[in-house]
Amino acid sequence: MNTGANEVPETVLASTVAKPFIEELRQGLEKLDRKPKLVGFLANSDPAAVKYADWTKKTSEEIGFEYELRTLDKEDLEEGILQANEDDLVDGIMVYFPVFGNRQDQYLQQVLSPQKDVEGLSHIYISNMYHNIRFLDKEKTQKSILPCTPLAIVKILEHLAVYNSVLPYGNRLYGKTVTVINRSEIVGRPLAALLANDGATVYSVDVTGVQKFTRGEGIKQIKHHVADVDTDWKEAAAQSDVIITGVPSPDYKFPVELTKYGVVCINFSSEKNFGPEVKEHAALYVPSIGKVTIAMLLRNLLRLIDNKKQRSL
Ligand SMILES: NC(=O)C1=CN([C@@H]2O[C@H](COP(=O)(O)OP(=O)(O)OC[C@H]3O[C@@H](n4cnc5c(N)ncnc54)[C@H](O)[C@@H]3O)[C@@H](O)[C@H]2O)C=CC1
Ligand SMILES: Nc1nc(=O)c2c([nH]1)NC[C@@H]1CN(c3ccc(C(=O)N[C@@H](CCC(=O)O)C(=O)O)cc3)C=[N+]21
Repeated sequence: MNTGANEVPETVLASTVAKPFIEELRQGLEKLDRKPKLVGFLANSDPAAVKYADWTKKTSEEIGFEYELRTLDKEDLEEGILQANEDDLVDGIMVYFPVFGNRQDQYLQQVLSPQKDVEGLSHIYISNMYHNIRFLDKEKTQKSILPCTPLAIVKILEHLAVYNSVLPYGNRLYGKTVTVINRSEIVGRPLAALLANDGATVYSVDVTGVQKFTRGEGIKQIKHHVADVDTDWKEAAAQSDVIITGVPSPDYKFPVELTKYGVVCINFSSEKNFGPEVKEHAALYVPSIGKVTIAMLLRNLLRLIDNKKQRSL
């Protein structure tokens, strides 16, 4: 814990945030009669993907899940996914991206059965998230799955009390302004939508420009909408209470001197997007989030198993 003013900012580690979720996962496993099995498909040599795959395996096995990494050629990936979709011994599947690095990757993501999609990137889940729909069925017995990296960031913001628990559930980011530097389909865009659905004003920045995600003035709408805005990303950053970065480049450093003192900084890139000067401005700094992402991945896996049980009742 931070005791003196000299120690600002508090660096918050993903392992600290992940801890209660890992405990919850262990308890969830005790209620099952077998070890759930997660299969990861690796069809590239991207070092970040290889490292992440090794590390998903280690963490899954430590907690008590079974994990199998299937390494194969790009050309065999679709067939491999289809086979795992049909295999009753496989509970969850994930594919490490990028594979082709273009729209074919989005196609491959949709080949994966939604019933086994631990990352929550299937069209049905993303669509439910964009429309703020929480359940898969009318009876509300099967929960929709949220994309695991955006969900991990939400859990981190809850841990940091950026989510104001005095406000009603669903509006807990009302009054907060967030800048997200990344608008990929797997993290940045769904993240902006999720935070805006919870009441925040979100500036989503990528190489092409800035978009603003909100629920309108006074958060009157039930789901977010998106507008292209002229706001310069630097202006957005200056107004923000939270800066979230995901730039996959070792040379990129977010210019933290643009921000307000007391800002909250979170980096989800595998590269360090904040330099040491983050300490001059931030109140709270989260240098990486991977451990929380994996906890959410496995949480989604238990949820998929539960949804399957609900369907068979
Ligand atoms: N910690 C975790 O759980 C996860 C981490 N990652 C990591 O996050 C990073 C990003 O991954 P993806 O979103 O898949 O990458 P991507 O390459 O699909 O997207 C990068 C995004 O950053 C934007 N961008 C790049 N340079 C920029 C700049 N100078 N200014 C503003 N925007 C810029 C791009 O326009 C794009 O929107 C990678 O390092 C990846 O390894 C990805 C998934 C999960
Ligand atoms: N379908 C798919 N989903 C992904 O989530 C995905 C992917 N493909 N392809 C590869 C990238 C890479 N990635 C990272 C995860 C955690 C850290 C991270 O935060 N690592 C920590 C901890 C590392 C450790 O403790 O060993 C760190 O770098 O400090 C980085 C990168 C997810 N990816």
